[in-house]
Amino acid sequence: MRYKVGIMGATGAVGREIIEVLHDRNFPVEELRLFASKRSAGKTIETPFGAITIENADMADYSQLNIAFFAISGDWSKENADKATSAGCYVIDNSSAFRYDDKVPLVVPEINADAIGDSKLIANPNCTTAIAAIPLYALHKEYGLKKVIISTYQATSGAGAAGMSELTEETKNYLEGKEVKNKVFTYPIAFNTIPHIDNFQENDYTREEMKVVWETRKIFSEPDIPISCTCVRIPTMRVHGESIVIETERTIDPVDAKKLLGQIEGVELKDDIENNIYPMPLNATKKYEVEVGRIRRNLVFGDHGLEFFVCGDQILKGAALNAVQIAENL
Ligand SMILES: NC(=O)C1=CN([C@@H]2O[C@H](COP(=O)(O)OP(=O)(O)OC[C@H]3O[C@@H](n4cnc5c(N)ncnc54)[C@H](OP(=O)(O)O)[C@@H]3O)[C@@H](O)[C@H]2O)C=CC1
Ligand SMILES: N[C@@H](CC(=O)OP(=O)(O)O)C(=O)O
Repeated sequence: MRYKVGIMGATGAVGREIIEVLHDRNFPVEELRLFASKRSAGKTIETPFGAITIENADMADYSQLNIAFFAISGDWSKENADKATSAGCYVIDNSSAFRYDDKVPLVVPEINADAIGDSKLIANPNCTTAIAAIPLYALHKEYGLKKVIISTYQATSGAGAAGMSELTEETKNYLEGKEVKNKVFTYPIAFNTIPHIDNFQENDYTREEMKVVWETRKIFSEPDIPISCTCVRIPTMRVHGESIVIETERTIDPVDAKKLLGQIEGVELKDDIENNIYPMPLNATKKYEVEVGRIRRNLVFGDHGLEFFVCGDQILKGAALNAVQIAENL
């Protein structure tokens, strides 16, 4: 069987990548239709499936599609999901609009593919969450997670195509001694780091940080697991880095943990400090696997603690790849 597939937001950072991943993984596409804002409607773009003319997403007829990937915004998803599912179309939503809805499965296929059930609407997790979840779940099953503390180093493409353009422009202007003006980020991001992603919440964490807490608990079906996260934007193009510290229920040996992490689906072990091998954004760019390295005993939690660093291409495992994997499971 082959499927009629639509990508809503096909000109954006995530949408463009979904096209590539569908092709790369030989997803059984009968027809691919691309949608974006009315600004882009009528333009033709080259894709591995041939030249395709962009259509206005607001005018989509979902009865002509079997699967729609939503990659526009939370508000747009809220306005359009019902229209799509009631026309019989499966929706895989990249936004945060439905992630915390008990009736909507939030899925990382390596962990909880069975949560999909017969739902027509499936939520794709936040990128920072999905990347950390892959190694964390394997460690949780083996050692039991008691506490999790994460600090992130997030790429500008997390804010979409406009985030990458802002980094390029600001870097150029800064080096040419011109005025640096920021629009996408709260402050200039070139030659800077900004500990602020998404809105501040009542508890003084940001929403991006709380997404990691809420979503990890839902994906793991562990509603009480203590998790704390600090999210920081850095001037890279792609790939989110995350420093992760865990305290475990059972004793954990770093050598065993390394062996375990080296065997799980979706991880590439990059852990050879004698040869300066560790995860880095430049190496993890465009890679499906999450790189994991710097695995060591944590000095605070001793033989019940582990510390490691991960780098994952957040446009892939944090969005496009995970979404296509969900479609494969459907
Ligand atoms: N970037 C990332 O790392 C991740 C993003 N996400 C989520 O994925 C979604 C897309 O993000 P991203 O690709 O980064 O965003 P981009 O800004 O790069 O792309 C947005 C896309 O939406 C289209 N669009 C914008 N406004 C409208 C509108 N009013 N009607 C129809 N189409 C519209 C744009 O079309 P046009 O070109 O015509 O303006 C473009 O195709 C968001 O919900 C985001 O939160 C999730 C995980 C990771
Ligand atoms: N917020 C992420 C990207 C993103 O779009 O996440 P979400 O889908 O949870 O809004 C970042 O800026 O790096």
